[in-house]
Amino acid sequence: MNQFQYYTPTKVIFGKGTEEEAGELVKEYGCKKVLVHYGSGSVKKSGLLDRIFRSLETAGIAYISLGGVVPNPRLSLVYEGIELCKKEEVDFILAVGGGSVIDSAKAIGYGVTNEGDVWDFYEKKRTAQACLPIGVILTIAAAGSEMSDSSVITKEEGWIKRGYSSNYCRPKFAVMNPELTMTLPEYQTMSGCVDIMMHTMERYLNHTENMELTDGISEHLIRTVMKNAKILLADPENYEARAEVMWAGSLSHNGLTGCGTDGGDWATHQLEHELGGMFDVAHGAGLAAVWGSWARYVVEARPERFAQFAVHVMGVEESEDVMQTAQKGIEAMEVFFQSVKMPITMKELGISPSDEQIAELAEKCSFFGKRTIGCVKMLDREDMRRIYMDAR
Ligand SMILES: NC(=O)c1ccc[n+]([C@@H]2O[C@H](COP(=O)([O-])OP(=O)(O)OC[C@H]3O[C@@H](n4cnc5c(N)ncnc54)[C@H](O)[C@@H]3O)[C@@H](O)[C@H]2O)c1
Repeated sequence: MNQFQYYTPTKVIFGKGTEEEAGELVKEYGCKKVLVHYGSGSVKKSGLLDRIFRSLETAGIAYISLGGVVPNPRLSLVYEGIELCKKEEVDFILAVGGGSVIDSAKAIGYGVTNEGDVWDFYEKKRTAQACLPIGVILTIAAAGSEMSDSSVITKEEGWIKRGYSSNYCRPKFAVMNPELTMTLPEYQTMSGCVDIMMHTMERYLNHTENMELTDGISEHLIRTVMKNAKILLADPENYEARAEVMWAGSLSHNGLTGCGTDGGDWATHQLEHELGGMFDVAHGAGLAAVWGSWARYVVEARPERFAQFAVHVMGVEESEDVMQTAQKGIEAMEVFFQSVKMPITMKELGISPSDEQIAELAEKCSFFGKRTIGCVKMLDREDMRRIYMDAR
């Protein structure tokens, strides 16, 4: 097991009706004015936004609001939010939504508290020194941004999607009522399940030996999400299944399943970010579409680990042929993705990039040849192009 730091400062308020506590929770931070940040329609339609406003009013909290966050949240709205917060002297952001809203709130929080262009952080030109405090009312179990240190933003100019991580942006609190996720379309629920699984799979597929406890937590988390994704496919209003998936979403990306690892691989996420930036696809579905191609490309670099995954997670029978076991595990995961109506190719994802677009995806993903990605096997621009080609 490697050395590690485990820092998870987010207070979790979990269960039915917990969103009613929003006002009192925000009050604990002694703020003067709150920005309520949200997306496009579902929180208005469901009446959730009005309930949050009422809760803030009852607690005597002044607030303004900014909606309009779209999936793959845009930099232009982040700039608008920064200006608004500065003008209105906002000192707390309450994000009501999923990963896109929370990430947009985090970027606004950076922009208000740091000088210069906030995009510099996402381009890795500078590091942030602060962020406004952020609270979350979660409406979709997926990204895990409600407890994570990261945010992912898309710059419209060039359609570049980039992530930035720092502990400053970890939310102060996350309110999680599984009932709020029952209005999600099936595709978003399943896409969320894939993202949750992938956050742990990215950490699990690594080069570290001897991680009995972290491996056990990870394997059980992935199996739990697989089991409950299938329940939700048949019974989307199953509260217990919604609750298991929601809690898994937070634990999968708050650092727990990475304790003692070498940091994990993350190549699938980097490959998907370019798909999200260029084609605006749902993040989890995009991950499912490229994961198998990535896994087949790198499996030779770490067959024992893939074989452990196959046996402990996918229920593949152990055999003396480690490579064969490893490959059976990859196939079994693709079969699972299809069983929950997730794509395993870009075609199934609904996009058909040309050869030139594939080359552009690899260019962008490699930061125009300046970076490699992955740890199971380090990948350069040509490797990325080949994986994209295979996934097409
Ligand atoms: N910051 C992180 O740690 C992190 C980790 C992984 C992914 N991400 C990023 O997060 C974004 C994806 O976030 P997400 O998967 O949470 O989804 P999302 O926030 O993009 O929401 C997906 C869709 O579901 C809708 N929606 C949300 N809640 C709903 C509800 N209760 N009922 C009906 N519709 C609802 C949204 O309006 C949206 O159209 C991507 O940009 C991804 O790259 C961030």
